Amino acid sequence: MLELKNVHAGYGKLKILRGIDMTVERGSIVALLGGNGTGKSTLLKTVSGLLPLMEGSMTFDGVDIGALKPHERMRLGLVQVTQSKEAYPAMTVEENLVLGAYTRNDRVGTLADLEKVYDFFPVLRERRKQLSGTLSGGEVQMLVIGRGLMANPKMLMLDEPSAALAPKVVLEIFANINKIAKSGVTILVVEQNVRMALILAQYGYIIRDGIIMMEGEAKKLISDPAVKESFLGGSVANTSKKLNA
Ligand SMILES: Nc1ncnc2c1ncn2[C@@H]1O[C@H](COP(=O)(O)OP(=O)(O)OP(=O)(O)O)[C@@H](O)[C@H]1O
Repeated sequence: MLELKNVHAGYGKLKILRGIDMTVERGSIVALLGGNGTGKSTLLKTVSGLLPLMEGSMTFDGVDIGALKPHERMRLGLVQVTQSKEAYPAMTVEENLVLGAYTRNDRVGTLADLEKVYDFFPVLRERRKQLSGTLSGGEVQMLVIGRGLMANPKMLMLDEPSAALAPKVVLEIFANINKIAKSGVTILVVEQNVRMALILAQYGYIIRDGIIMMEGEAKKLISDPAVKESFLGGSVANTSKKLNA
C-alpha cells in the first residue's frame, strides 16, 4: 500500500531522514519505533506531504505521491492523525469529527462514517454535543483518531496515540486501533511505547538518527535481545491477551 525508497527529508537545509526504505502492506499494522528525536514524526510529515521530499520516492496505492499536495494525498486515502492536542477545544465533538471530512463531497457517506466512528468510540456518541476542550486525554485521542476516520482513509498514520495516557486508557485506544485495522484500514503507527506497539503490529521498523537500524516481524522484534535491551522489560503475554479480548 505504501512504499518508500531511499527517502531523504528534513527542515530547510537540515537533513533528518537519510535514506529510508519502508513498505507497509495493505491491511497490516506497521509500527515505527525509536527514541526521542530520531525522525519518526519527520517521516510521517514527509509521507503526508507536510514536508517536502529531498530525495527518493514514495508510492501510495500504486500512485507516485512524492510531488502531491497534502490534501491530494488525503483524497487518495492517505490520512495522518496528528497528536491529540490538535483537537479544536471550542468546537463540539461532532463538529470536530465533521471537520475531518472536509476533503469529501458526499454527505451521505460522511453521515454513515460518523455513525461508524460512534460505533468504534461509543463515548464520543455520548459526548457529541460537548465541547472537545472538556474531554479527558483519552477521549481527545479517540476524537482525533475518529476525525481521521472521517476522511475515509485507506491508510491511517498515527503519531504516538499512547502519549501522556494512563496504561488502562492506552490499552483501550490500542484495542480500538486493532478493531479499525480489522475493518480494513491499513495502519502505520509511530510509538515510544515499544512493547504495546509490537504487540499490536505485525511488522516493525526501528529508526535511529534518520536511518532504519532494524526491521522485522513484530513477533520476532519483541523477542530480539537487542530490542529487549534497548526498549523492553517484563512479560508480554498478559497484555497481548487483553488487547485481543
Ligand atoms: N521544525 C523543525 N525545524 C528544525 N528541526 C526540527 C523541526 N522539527 C523537528 N526537528 C528536528 O528533527 C529531529 C527529528 O525530530 P522528530 O520530531 O522527527 O523526532 P521523533 O522521532 O518524532 O521524536 P519524538 O518522539 O521526540 O517526537 C530532531 O532533532 C528535531 O529537533
